[in-house]
Amino acid sequence: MGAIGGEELINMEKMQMAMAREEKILVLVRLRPLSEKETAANEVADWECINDTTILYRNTLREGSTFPSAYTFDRVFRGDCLTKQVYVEGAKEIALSVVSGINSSIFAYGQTSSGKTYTMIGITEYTAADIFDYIHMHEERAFVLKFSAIEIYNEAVRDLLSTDNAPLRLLDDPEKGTIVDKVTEEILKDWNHLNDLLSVCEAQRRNGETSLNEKSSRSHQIIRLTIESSAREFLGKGNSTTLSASVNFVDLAGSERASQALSAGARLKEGCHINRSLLTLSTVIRKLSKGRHGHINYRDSKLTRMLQPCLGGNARTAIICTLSPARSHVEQTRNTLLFACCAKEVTTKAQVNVVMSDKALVKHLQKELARLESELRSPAQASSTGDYAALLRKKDLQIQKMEKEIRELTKQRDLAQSRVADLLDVIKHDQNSQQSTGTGHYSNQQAALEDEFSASESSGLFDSHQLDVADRRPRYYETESGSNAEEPYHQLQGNYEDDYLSDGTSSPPTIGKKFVRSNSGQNLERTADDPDEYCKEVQCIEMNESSRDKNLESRALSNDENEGILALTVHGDDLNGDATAQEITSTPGLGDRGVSHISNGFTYSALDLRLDHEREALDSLVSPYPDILSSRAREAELSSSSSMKLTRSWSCRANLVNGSSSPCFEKEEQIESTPHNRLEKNCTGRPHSVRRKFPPLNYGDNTLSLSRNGSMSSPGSASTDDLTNSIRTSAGEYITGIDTFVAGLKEAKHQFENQLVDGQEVDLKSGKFERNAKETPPDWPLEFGRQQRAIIELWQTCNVSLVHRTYFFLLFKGDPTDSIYMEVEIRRLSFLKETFSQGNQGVEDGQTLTLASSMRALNGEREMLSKLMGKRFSKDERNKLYQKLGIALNSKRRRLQLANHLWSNTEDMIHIKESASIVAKLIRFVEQGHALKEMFGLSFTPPRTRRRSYRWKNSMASLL
Ligand SMILES: Nc1ncnc2c1ncn2[C@@H]1O[C@H](COP(=O)(O)OP(=O)(O)OP(=O)(O)O)[C@@H](O)[C@H]1O
Repeated sequence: MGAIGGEELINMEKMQMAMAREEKILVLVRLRPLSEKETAANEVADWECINDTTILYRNTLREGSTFPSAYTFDRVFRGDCLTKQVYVEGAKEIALSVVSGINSSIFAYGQTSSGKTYTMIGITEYTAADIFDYIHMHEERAFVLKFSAIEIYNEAVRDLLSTDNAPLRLLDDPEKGTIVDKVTEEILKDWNHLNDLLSVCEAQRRNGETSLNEKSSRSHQIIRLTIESSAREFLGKGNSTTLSASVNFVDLAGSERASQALSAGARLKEGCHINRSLLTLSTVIRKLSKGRHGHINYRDSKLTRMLQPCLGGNARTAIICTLSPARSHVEQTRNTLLFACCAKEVTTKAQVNVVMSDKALVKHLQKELARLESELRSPAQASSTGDYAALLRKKDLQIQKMEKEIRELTKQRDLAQSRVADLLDVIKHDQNSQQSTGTGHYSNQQAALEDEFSASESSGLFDSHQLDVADRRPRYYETESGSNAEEPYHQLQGNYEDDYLSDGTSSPPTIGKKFVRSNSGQNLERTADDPDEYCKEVQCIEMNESSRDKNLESRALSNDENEGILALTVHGDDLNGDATAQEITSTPGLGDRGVSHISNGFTYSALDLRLDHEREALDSLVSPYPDILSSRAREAELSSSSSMKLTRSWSCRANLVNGSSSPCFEKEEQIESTPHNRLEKNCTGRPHSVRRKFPPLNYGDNTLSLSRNGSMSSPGSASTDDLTNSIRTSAGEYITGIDTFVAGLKEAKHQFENQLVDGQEVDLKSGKFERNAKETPPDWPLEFGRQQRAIIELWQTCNVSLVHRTYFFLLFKGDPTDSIYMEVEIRRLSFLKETFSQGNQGVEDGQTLTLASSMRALNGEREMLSKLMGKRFSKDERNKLYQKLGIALNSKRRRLQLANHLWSNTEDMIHIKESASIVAKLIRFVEQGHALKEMFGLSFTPPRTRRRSYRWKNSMASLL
């Protein structure tokens, strides 16, 4: 007997713990070749191993598809495989676990003559050989080898090695002792000894060849090898620890049905026992395959009683299912495979079996006691373990949160990329238009924009915001008035809202809110007028540590919160633009945050850096645009830099509250004259809040500008405040109030009349008038239709504001009193068209106006209208419109598509009416027909006086 102790004991324990884990039974399938007998009988082999794990039934036509044709197992072996291969590639690893103190079992299951015995004899011999090799190689250890061979026949257990063939008595509890006690008391030195024993067993079988073989096919045989091993150095010292494990080789009786094999009398009884054993084995396996719930009936048969430790217990187990390939055995083969499938699911839990001597056990227990006492003495250690667990959980949560944010940011970045692509398309389009009108400013700028975008896109962790300030801003500030520094921003903004505010089903993620930074500077009056609308627009981003949590929660700040932050952010009265740029450039970068987190551990830090990367990548994508889009918003950002650190916050109100006294805004007043803005340019001397929405009516140096000093408010305009205010949204930059519209209209008419007074006439056919205005044309309805169509065409050609078109279209519907307004509209539009067609720039108050700039302004207006769709139309209404126009309901830019559709077809009056109606609803212009005109002072009886007639007629000439 050997013994182990000390370090070896510890190793054993470790090994025991490591091995005490569940594993599935290894299921191998061995297909034998057709026997000579079968070949002679012209049997067909229907089964084929198509690879190392799958066996296939090839004759599926015969049985239809009621059974699976392919079965997969841990390993399948073809008919020409040698048993050595089955052993080496299948059973060996499990069989030899026994030398490590782990019980193991190798079963052979299959119908009669399928090759169970043929396989198991080989497996047993190879295992025994390897065990003896192992024993010879480990002379430092002492081994005891026990060998037994039994047979279970008709529920009787018989010792196959006994000469008298006397049945053995089974112990009640097979776990507690050996079933047979043919024990070799001495350490086996060589392979020959065991071989002799195996030979005896085999000889017994061969001696009674006929009877034994016939019987063997009806009995279960179990050969068991038990190995005990101890370290020699501890032998006889009383503190030995011994490994003891057994390997069982189980050759089961044929699994065919009793009805097929046996019929009556002794044979029936025999069959019943066989089937009882096998049935119990199958039941045990099936129950085990579904988990160890409930009672497992091991004791229902001697076979299962003996094999209990091997089935779902402390043993590693392999089952070799042997199959005949013959077509005539297909049913038995399938049954075997079904058994194999169940066996695949059975798990066992093997562990190293250590038998300790009393001394070793005492030593072990003392050690364990010491360990427990030590733990009790230092409770702090235990509690700190708890703290660490809590800390870990907390960090895990933080990591999850940050990963979520990264995902969100990534999504937004992708969205921004898509928007950028769209934006560049628009710019290209404008560039083309610009080139066609002979101006080259924009193309240069656009090229610069694209270059810078590419650079920032590839900048990775680079803080592109700093670059924005230092490098880009001056360039755009120097932009000539021919470029629209704001329009791309609006485009971006509009799209974003279309995506995130659509239908109220999703809200814009926090980072996206920076896109909602609105054209603040230009809307000072409007945001002040409509705080509700403003509240919807104002969103802030807190990029510094203190407020990042707000971002993480995608929380929109309340109005009050905004104000607090904005006061901090935008206050910059004592800063001029340059100083601001300097401040921003020296603002602590994102890297500072990364460093602060490194101390929190690698994972956290890595995540934080990754997040920064995502943010910066996103910033680099969008940063060029705010620069060119909203100089005023940029100013606000710049002026806040001294106090904001990494806080970025944009707001309409920010500019409203602080901007008026800031030099930044003074500077901005100088750069406001973008083409788009020129469309909305104030008439000089008028209140700032009242802006004209007419395309400029400046006809060059030699013509009379219809943009005039002085008030143009009509008597009715005061009563239109509500209506006017109703469209003063943050998007209202592009939306003309009705009072502004009416004022401009009256002014145009007034100038027109004055020119008529001067005796000028215009030839309408050549863009000039030549008609006596004192009379409404006799064919006025026809004439009205003609003029209306002409005006609609001209609106389209000159990129006239859709809001203007809508007002005009809805106010002037053919009343005889409309004639003068129709004529004025035709006149000014004709002139504008002519100007554009000659590639000339219109001039208004020293600002240029081109076809391209008016197009950009119109695009901007469409964007703004698209924004209003979510506010003015219900989801159902919108969906109906989308469907009507063939716009996909899931299209991300469906609102913009709808806005682009408005007023697009000048020849379809139904389309025009619908467009006018939609725009009217968007801008809350309720058509009230004549009453509305009366209210605005537009409806009046045409003056029939000579004076008016004279004025009308003569003023035409002044426009020639
Ligand atoms: N893989 C094989 N290659 C060649 N011959 C085989 C193979 N498997 C089995 N045989 C032959 O098939 C016959 C039946 O095999 P074996 O006795 O092992 O079947 P068995 O399943 O043990 O039958 P039983 O249940 O009646 O004991 C034997 O003659 C054997 O030599």
